[in-house]
Amino acid sequence: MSVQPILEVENVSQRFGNFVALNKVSVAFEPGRLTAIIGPNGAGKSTFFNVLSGAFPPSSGRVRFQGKDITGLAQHEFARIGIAKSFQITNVFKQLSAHENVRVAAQMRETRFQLLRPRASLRALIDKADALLERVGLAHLRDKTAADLAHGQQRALEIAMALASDPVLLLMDEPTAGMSPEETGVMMGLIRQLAAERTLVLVEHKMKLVMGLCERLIVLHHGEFLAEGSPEQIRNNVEVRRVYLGEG
Ligand SMILES: Nc1ncnc2c1ncn2[C@@H]1O[C@H](COP(=O)(O)OP(=O)(O)OP(=O)(O)O)[C@@H](O)[C@H]1O
Repeated sequence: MSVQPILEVENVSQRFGNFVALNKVSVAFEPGRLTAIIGPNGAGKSTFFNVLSGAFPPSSGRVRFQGKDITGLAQHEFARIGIAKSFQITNVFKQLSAHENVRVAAQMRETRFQLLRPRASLRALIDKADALLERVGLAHLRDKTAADLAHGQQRALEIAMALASDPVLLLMDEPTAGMSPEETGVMMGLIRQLAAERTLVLVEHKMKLVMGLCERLIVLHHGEFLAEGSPEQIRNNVEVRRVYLGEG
């Protein structure tokens, strides 16, 4: 890799009792790129995502962000250093409106200075939430309760909330999970736009989906690094074809 990686995973292993879910995986992510982690069922993708996003520290190995060791960093510190994440299970406040959800997320990033100027700060928060809803295509659903949004819209809302911290790195776990073909198309369009502005790493089970979307793919299999490369290289990789045989 010619440039300094934004995120580096070094020799990461994850054990659950005697079971090895990740075995000495090392991967580096270039800034500004859209990379997908793919692999068949049970490959260790979610475990890898959890390690990247700090849900739990790995059993061994290190994770570095912009050159700094972030292994074991507390969850709430992630947004502060510039990493946001969107989970497979939607994580919105169901009883609040779309706008209130994003406002709460933006508020959590308030500085002490802004808290001293409540009126200006509230206006800024309202505007920021509106801009983020616009960004993810939900402006017309601003005042709708999150519970009443369709699944795809809830996922988009969650992304707006993740963007409220102005992350330089966005991690997404199966962003199209459970979506209809139409919702999937909308989400892929959104991911493409977001990737033009920041580094994006997503975990995805469906290889076909990421082929036309990502610049680089990393393939895991049985908890081990199997291959990495451009969509073209991965499509032609004999090992990858073998493990994906019969899959979509
Ligand atoms: N908390 C846990 N305790 C025990 N085993 C676990 C735990 N989490 C994951 N595993 C095991 O680790 C392996 C990898 O799981 P993981 O969910 O990371 O794979 P995946 O590639 O995301 O699969 P899928 O595409 O099915 O979601 C699986 O065999 C799973 O059963």
